[in-house]
Amino acid sequence: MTSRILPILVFALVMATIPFVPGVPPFWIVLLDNIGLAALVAMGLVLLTGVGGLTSFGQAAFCGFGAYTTAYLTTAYGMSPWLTLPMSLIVSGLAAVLLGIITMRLSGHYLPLGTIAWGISLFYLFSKLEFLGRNDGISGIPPLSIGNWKMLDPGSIYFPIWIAVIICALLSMNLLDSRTGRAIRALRRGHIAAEAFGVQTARAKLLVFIYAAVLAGLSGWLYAHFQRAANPTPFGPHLGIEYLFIAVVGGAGYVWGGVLGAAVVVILKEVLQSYLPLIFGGGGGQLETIVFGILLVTLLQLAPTGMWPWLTAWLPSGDSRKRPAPADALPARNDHRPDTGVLLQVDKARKQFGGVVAVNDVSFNVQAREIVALIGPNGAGKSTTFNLITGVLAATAGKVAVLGKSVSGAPPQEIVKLGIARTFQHVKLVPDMTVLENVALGAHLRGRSGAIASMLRLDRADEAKLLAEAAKQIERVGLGDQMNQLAGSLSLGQQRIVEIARALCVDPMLLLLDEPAAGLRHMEKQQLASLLRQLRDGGMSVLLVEHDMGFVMNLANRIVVLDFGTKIAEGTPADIKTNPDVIKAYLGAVA
Ligand SMILES: Nc1ncnc2c1ncn2[C@@H]1O[C@H](COP(=O)(O)OP(=O)(O)OP(=O)(O)O)[C@@H](O)[C@H]1O
Repeated sequence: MTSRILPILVFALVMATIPFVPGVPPFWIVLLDNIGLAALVAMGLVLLTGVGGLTSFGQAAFCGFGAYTTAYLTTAYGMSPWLTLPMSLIVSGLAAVLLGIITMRLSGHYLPLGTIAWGISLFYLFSKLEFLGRNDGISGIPPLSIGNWKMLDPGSIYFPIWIAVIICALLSMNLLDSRTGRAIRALRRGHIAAEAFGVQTARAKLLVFIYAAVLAGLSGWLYAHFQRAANPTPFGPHLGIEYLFIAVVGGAGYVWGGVLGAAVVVILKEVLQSYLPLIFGGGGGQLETIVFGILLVTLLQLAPTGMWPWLTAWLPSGDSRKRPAPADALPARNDHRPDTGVLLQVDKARKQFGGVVAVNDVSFNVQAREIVALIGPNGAGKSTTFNLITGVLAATAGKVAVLGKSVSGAPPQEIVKLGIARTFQHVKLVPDMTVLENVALGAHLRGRSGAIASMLRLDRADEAKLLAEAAKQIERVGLGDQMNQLAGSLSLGQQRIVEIARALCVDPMLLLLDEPAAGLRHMEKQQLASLLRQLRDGGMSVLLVEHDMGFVMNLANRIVVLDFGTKIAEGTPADIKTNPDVIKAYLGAVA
């Protein structure tokens, strides 16, 4: 039994005992039922919004799909609620596929606005459809039952609700603690870094959207059999906003934050509803909403990342962060790394942004076992050239070829498969993930386990190998002591080195480093240079962009110089130091 499972078992035991404690008011059980139902939806939002960074105000509509599916099938066709459970989940999931394909393409403010739009539309759809009983909805829904035991009262439906909450919490935690989970967590930092390591970001977004919708659908199914009626009101935009509130108040990045948030919000609303009228007499209804809003904003001021991290910070805790289980690292991918010849060929590559020619018909190549530096003043087009090579940007004209094959138009996920890995000028790590987890994202393509296997914890052998590989690369770049620290707590220079370890997890034939030495101290630069030499001697090639001329001149076999997007020189460090065009454009006093 791991330390991860023990608190959950204790929690499950406490929850199982509550209904049997003498003197517990039935009203408390109703509250706990409502908390459990809200927690299921909030947990989905934790993954979708808190972890994946995709804000949705429309989750209540998915509860509606779950509730109406079972309401209709049980009342119109007399189906057993247990048979309608998979149907409710499938209908919610299918609705998520349709809505997700449209909405998950949106970014920035447009995504939450999109979710509000369909949240409102579906609410009106539920209230207009004849077969769903329009505004009156559907009543007479049968209770859940096992044999002769009909779960008619709040005390009996309590058990399926909380069993569902605990199972879903476990599945969600398992999912986050996996290869797929890392991909979802990487989404929050934008799609570029995730795609550079082979993550199909559109698929990952859709997956987490469907997962959140299915949890909401499950909540809706339970709700329908709890209330024994379904009408549009609880599935409208108002509740959609409240679910998001619950996730944020509880701690949107934490699975148990969803449960805590549900408890806080449901209890707070209840207390205000009961006591405000006693204090202020009539008119309590509106006052309650105002006080509720003020209290929630105050809570968020006290605990801006939500109550769960705030609460757990007070608890004594061991270091629960992940350490690699002993396992063999992944086998090398040497098959794709030739010993001689041209690895990368950039042929008259051109990139225009409107009137700006960022890269102007630039040609150069990188051979096997070679370190090539791309230098030039700010704005010379170096990062844009990297983006053309790695598929982040499509060239306006010209060609990029890897091992003689054109890769023009190929997305980043395909380029990395060819053994080209990169770091970024502006570091793209997930700050609240450990160094180990960040680096393990680099091995994404070398793992196999999917979401279902991860949820069921069938991915452990695969996962242990990925983590062992990540640990090996972290040791290799000299950050072994920082392995279990959060990436965001490292200096910027160290974060750049973490990015190199992440790229090494690809086991690349060509490493593209964008300003790897920026922010490093003298000693650290020397260590980096010696690591890069070792990598080259071990058969890897490196293409790097760097402003530190001392570093470049001592390290590179060959240097390509860009100025205003145009290649003005190419040669050995000795050639470049004395090239008059380069001196004029860039090096000046440094040479
Ligand atoms: N997405 C974009 N839209 C418009 N212009 C862009 C875009 N990206 C880059 N540019 C322009 O292209 C030119 C080259 O930029 P790039 O970032 O490639 O230069 P760089 O050599 O990497 O510079 P630095 O060393 O400052 O990072 C600059 O003039 C920049 O403003």
